[in-house]
Amino acid sequence: MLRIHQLSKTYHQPVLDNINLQFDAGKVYGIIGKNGAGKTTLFKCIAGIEDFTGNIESDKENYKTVLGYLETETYFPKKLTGYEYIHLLCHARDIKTERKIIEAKNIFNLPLNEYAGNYSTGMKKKLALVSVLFQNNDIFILDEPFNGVDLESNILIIDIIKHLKANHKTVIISSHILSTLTDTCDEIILLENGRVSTPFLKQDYHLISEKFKDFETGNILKRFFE
Ligand SMILES: Nc1ncnc2c1ncn2[C@@H]1O[C@H](COP(=O)(O)OP(=O)(O)OP(=O)(O)O)[C@@H](O)[C@H]1O
Repeated sequence: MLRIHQLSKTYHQPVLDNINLQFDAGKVYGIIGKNGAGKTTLFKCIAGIEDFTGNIESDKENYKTVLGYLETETYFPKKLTGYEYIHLLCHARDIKTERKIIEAKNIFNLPLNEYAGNYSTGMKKKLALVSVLFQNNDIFILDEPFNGVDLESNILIIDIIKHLKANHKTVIISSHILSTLTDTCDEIILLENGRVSTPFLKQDYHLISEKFKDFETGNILKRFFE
């Protein structure tokens, strides 16, 4: 469980304003919002990469040691193979890994002997995801896990998320593809103007798409093309 209490974050201007949220074990949460709404900023605050005001409580002694954070784009050190990257992340958590186990669990069929820095966008995302899975975390923050990933892998990632839920993990995902969230999430939270909405529960998901039904593109197109 994670309880976020009055979390605020300002860069040059306020991005997150008094956010209160609770994330429970065995549940999947979706975070939606426009580009620049503050989803990644919220994730970075939770992961301890950015400072903030407010506090985050957990029933774990130090939740960051059981938190796996899949960033929108992961940086891979030069000349580190996929295999070495997984090994490094496991080592950071004191988890012993053998090459043959990593190979057996290479569910995305990644070329683990090649440098991760040379992987394609989707391959990098899959390597980063599989690495946080190897860490056997309890809390997963997945920032746009479906972006840049091929269709088969998308199906697999949806089932991975369902598996994590069934195993009492806490999963928090951002996505701009609403269907991936309605498929997997117990609650969807809209981040807008620095504030969070009351979580939408499954029976209210239709209200999210209804919010956009009057979105008119005509005048926007005219502005550019006429
Ligand atoms: N390191 C930073 N320094 C200054 N401003 C930042 C920094 N990181 C993010 N911001 C600003 O904070 C706001 C929120 O950015 P954030 O990346 O959290 O949005 P997002 O909701 O994840 O967007 P997207 O959907 O495009 O990924 C934006 O206005 C962004 O420019």
